[in-house]
Amino acid sequence: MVTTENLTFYYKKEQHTFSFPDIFLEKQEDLLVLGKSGIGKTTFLHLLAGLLKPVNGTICIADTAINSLSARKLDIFRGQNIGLVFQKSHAIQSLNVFQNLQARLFFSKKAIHPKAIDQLLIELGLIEYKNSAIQELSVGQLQRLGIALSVIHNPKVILADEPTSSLDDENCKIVIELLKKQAKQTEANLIVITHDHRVKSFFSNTITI
Ligand SMILES: Nc1ncnc2c1ncn2[C@@H]1O[C@H](COP(=O)(O)OP(=O)(O)OP(=O)(O)O)[C@@H](O)[C@H]1O
Repeated sequence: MVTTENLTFYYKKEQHTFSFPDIFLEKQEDLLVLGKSGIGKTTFLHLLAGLLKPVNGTICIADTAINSLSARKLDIFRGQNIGLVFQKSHAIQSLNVFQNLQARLFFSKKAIHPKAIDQLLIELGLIEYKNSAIQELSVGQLQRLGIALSVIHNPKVILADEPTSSLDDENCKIVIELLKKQAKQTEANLIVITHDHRVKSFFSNTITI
C-alpha cells in the first residue's frame, strides 16, 4: 500500500516549489504517472523512494511513514522494501549477471532460495546470460536485468523511472508486461513514471502531474 498526502518539495528555497497530487494505492495496485518533461516526475519518484525528503507532507509505504525515518532506518527500509528501475540499468560492471543479483540480495539482507535467481532469469529471458559480463548485454537485455535487480528481493513497491524510453516498441511492451507480472507475483505496487505515451494503454490507473 502506498499513500501520499500534501507533498511539496523544492530543491532550493528560492526555486520553484513542486506540489504533488495525493495518491492512494491499495496493495498490488498499479499507477502510471505521466507529465511533460521537467514537470517533476523524477522528483516525485525520488520522494517516494526516500531519496529526497519532502518539505511538507507524508509518504506512507507498507504502513511506514518513510519521511519520519532516520537516514539509517530509511536506507534499510529502502533496501528491503523498494525496487528501483531506471532508464538504464545500474548494474555493477565488474560483476556478471548472476553476481549482480547476488550482490543486490546481499545489500537487501534478504535470503532467497538459490534456485529463485535462476527462476527469475528464466522469466526475464536472461538465463542464457547468467554468467555473461554486463558489457555483453543488449539495451533490452540490460533493461530486463534492471527489472531483475529491482524485484529479486521481493520489494513491496516497484518504482520505475522512464523504463521504456530507450526501447523500441517490441521491447517497450516486453518490459512493461514483465514489470506488471513481477509486481503481481510479489504482490507489490508498481509505479511507473514516464512521458512515453506508448505505456498508457497498459495501465488503467493514471495521473498526470
Ligand atoms: N538536483 C537538482 N537541483 C536543482 N534542480 C533540479 C534538480 N533535479 C531536477 N531539478 C529541476 O527540477 C525540475 C524537475 O525535474 P525532474 O527531473 O523531476 O522532471 P521530469 O518531469 O522527470 O523531467 P524529464 O521527463 O525530462 O525526465 C527540472 O526543472 C529540473 O531542472
